[in-house]
Amino acid sequence: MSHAADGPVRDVQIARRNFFNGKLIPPGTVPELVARSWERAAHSGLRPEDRALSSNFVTHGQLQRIEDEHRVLIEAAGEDMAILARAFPAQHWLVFCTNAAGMIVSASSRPAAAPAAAAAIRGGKQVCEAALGTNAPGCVLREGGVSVEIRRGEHYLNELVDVVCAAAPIYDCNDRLIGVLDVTGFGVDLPAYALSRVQAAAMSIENRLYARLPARRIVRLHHDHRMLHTPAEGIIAISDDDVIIAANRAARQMLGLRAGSVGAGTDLREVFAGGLHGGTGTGLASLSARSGERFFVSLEQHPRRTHSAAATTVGGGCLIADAALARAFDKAVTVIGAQVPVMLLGETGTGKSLLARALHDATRPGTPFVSLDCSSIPESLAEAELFGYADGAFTGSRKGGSIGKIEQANHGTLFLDEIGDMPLPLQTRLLSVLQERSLTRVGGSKPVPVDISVICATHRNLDELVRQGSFRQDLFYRLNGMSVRMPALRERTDLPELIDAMMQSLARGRPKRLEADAMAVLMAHRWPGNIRELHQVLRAAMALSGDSELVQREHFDEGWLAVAATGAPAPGVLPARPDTHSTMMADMQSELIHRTLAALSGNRSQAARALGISRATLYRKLARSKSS
Ligand SMILES: Nc1ncnc2c1ncn2[C@@H]1O[C@H](COP(=O)(O)OP(=O)(O)OP(=O)(O)O)[C@@H](O)[C@H]1O
Repeated sequence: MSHAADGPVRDVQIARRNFFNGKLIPPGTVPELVARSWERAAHSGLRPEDRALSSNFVTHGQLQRIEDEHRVLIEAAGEDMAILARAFPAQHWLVFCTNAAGMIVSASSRPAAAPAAAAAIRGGKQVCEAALGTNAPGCVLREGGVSVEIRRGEHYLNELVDVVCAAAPIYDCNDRLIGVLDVTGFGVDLPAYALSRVQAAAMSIENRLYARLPARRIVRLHHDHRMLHTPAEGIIAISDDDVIIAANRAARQMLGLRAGSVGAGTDLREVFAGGLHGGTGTGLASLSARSGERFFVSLEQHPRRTHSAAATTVGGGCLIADAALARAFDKAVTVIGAQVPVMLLGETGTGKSLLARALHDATRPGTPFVSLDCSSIPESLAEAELFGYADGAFTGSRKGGSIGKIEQANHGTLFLDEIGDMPLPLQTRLLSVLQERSLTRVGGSKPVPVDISVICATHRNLDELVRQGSFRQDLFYRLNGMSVRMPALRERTDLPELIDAMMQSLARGRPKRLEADAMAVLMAHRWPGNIRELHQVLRAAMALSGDSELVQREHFDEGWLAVAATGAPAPGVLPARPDTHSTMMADMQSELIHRTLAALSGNRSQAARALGISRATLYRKLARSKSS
């Protein structure tokens, strides 16, 4: 269907005129998908003359958060977006990738031929139908994940009638739609090859997500060996015990596996009679499926997680070589995969947030990871922040309403940090979302289905909060499908491995090693600030060691050394179950600050540096401890 020809262009103009004058669209003038999308756009209150392109700017901070939340998708898409960008000249074309809610998470820069307003088409911009009317990525999301081309006047908004776009869905390893890849051209025609190029790139992105699964082996297969390592290849991920834990669409078709086979536990021998024998070792081999078909396979062997001496990175720089913690991590991955929430318990700085992120990357790679610190949002804003609000929900609310954290996390993971601080009315609403698997925005009436993994964390004693009546018992049981107690750093068996791995990561390729004396200081310390404190101490020491390969005791911050020498207060010596955990934490912090100040003759700047907090925070905490 070429729109360069006069006929179709005229047809679209007639269809537009009729539609916007309230008349019937003459049959065959625009694809049915376009007509449906126009109807939806009109229904949502958009007018063709609206200027929606340049609205909706995000701040630098918001952009960073968006990028952080979609790190896996952005990383997986990066190379294919760059290849795609080379096929579409930058003068006229823009390449971008959205999340499942239609928000751009990564984009090339504005083409010179695009209007100035198009500068807003970048990270954070909403391109869903409700925001921008008919457009290719918006239609992909509303039409159930089909690939879509939209040309010029088929767009709903007048400001897009000089634009063409082609978009394809991106599915994760669990067969969930997690985003859309798009090319958009300004003042050009859509080449016939555009959609197939975008589809191939989207498939290639999907295939890259498999490399991130915690699988032991990845098998790539095809009837034609030349198709291996192309977007058309089949990919299956296999666990240690020869169970298929994920298979892409191509592999499912070739092997006749049912959709969404993740976790379904298909045994490899149900597919390949002799398992992978004949395909062992890394490299190319040929295997017969039970059906009798022969496939070329290429096998990737991933290192086995040893749970022993060597530190293992379980994702996002989260290092675990403590056997008990590594076992708990593996269990939590299984539990989350079965849609059961996991609770992370532990002192501040033990790595709860980092572990939550690693669990997300291991279970729903490529989907949004949305975190909410329940202790830091004012109660009055918390409801809208979590559940979103409907159009006109309250005076001054944004037109079209706003999407809350839970909806942002749809198809991905919601991480509720400091869950013990969640206000009671919110607990009731959260419980209903978890039970119903749907939510209703504040001031809204229509329930929205949600599919999320939930991970919570707290340093507080939730049993105690339940007894006091400030935490709902039913919610406690709902959220506490499995709890992982994060050991304090002084209890971890992998301190030397953590130090080693952290040094390597901080050294960024420079040769660096710790002098034995310096290591002895680190091993003897009680680490009240846990891994966060260790990270700060090593970072400062590495900086102070300059070009020297050896990091010595004298490179540690003086203030910190003085505190370490006095024997920093260890929470273990305080009552294990104090009346309120937050009072204990406050007391502990206050004691640590006073000791640090005493060791540094009252020098507040040095004390703040030694404690790894800002001077403003130090002053605030001092004022608070004085008033109590
Ligand atoms: N296993 C780990 N490997 C490497 N670095 C880690 C690990 N765990 C935590 N860290 C680092 O320690 C710091 C604190 O971690 P994190 O914020 O996850 O702790 P937390 O328990 O969530 O703290 P809080 O309760 O105060 O929110 C971060 O800088 C993080 O990168």
